[in-house]
Amino acid sequence: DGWLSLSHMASDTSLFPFKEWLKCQEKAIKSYKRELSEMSYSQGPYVVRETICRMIALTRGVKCEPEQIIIGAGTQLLVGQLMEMNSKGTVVAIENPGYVRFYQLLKKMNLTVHPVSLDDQGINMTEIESVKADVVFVTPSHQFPTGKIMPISRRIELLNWAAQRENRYIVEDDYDSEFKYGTDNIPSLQSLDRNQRVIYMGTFSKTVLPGLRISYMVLPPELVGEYREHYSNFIQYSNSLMLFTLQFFIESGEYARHVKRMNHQYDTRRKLLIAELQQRFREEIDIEDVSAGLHFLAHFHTGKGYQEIEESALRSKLEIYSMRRFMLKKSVNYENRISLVLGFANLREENVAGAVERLYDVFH
Ligand SMILES: Cc1ncc(COP(=O)(O)O)c(/C=N/[C@@H](CCC(=O)O)COc2ccccc2)c1O
Repeated sequence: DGWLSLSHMASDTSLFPFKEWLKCQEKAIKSYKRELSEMSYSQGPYVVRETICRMIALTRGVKCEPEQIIIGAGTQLLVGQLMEMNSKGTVVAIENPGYVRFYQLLKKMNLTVHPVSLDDQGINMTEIESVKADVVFVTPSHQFPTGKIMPISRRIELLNWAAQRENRYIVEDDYDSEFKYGTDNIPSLQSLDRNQRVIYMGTFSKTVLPGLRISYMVLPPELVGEYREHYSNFIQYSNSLMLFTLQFFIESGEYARHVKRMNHQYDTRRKLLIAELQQRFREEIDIEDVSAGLHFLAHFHTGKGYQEIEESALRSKLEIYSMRRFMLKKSVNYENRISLVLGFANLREENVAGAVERLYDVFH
């Protein structure tokens, strides 16, 4: 029989309100014929930036004006644009384990990039000091991939660090912040920032459709002028029709309803998967049960190595990603312990037991 997926790189589009989306698209065509006949402004259409501004002020406490928002066709593009602006000899610190695609992107630019380890509060401040970082990339809402939620104390430490010297910035990648089960959201770093040191990044990949490629960043006011100078000839890559459709999708309340519905769906599925894993693996498994996001970390006590586990999963048609994908530099491996990032967005409830059974066979 077919593949089963425990991948974190997924969202369950079977529940996406395509009918409502299409209605919003029709409205967008009717309302914005003139705008669609022109190239869109480099930062993206003003009305769309206004809607995003209002939304993140409500949901994440982000304080900004539409002028500070840059829309981009994916977060990688925005990271590239941001770091292009101040790349000469800039030293970047990035969480390790972390997001390999940012790490690879940054290393290709003429930047010095240091993977920095995590302690139980998130990114390690001592290491940030010792590598003499100028820009620090963090995922405070739900550390990617370990899931840690950065406590207020560490957020304050980070903001104080940034305020100590000119040209220090924090890139707050608020990925996966929309999915919180039980614990309510800690306000964004950006909402606590008093010194214009935080660049806030968000995406619609997990809450709408990953294929749309609609992401955004919020620049501190002092960087907006620099951005406009640097990118005066830039034409926005994102598709204006999709942007105007998204605007209506958000303004109609459909977006908020969909995120709420998906929170319930994913919470149920997450609990089911955790229960099934605990019941099947018993003391062989340690689950880092952070009630947020669309995946969690699980550690398995085994004599097998990563290579063997990954190959065996392939043979069993079980899609899994191990921590090897996120280790940005060779790190000592805990003996007799394999860590997997287990996602449940692509796993239907009726397949949970089957997926866990296959995973059990992979380890035995
Ligand atoms: C840490 C982090 N920050 C931002 C983003 C968002 O990037 P954007 O989509 O360009 O806006 C991702 C996406 N990470 C992606 C890959 C994770 C990986 O490579 O391991 C997640 O991929 C998908 C998400 C939803 C549905 C399908 C796939 C990020 O992992």
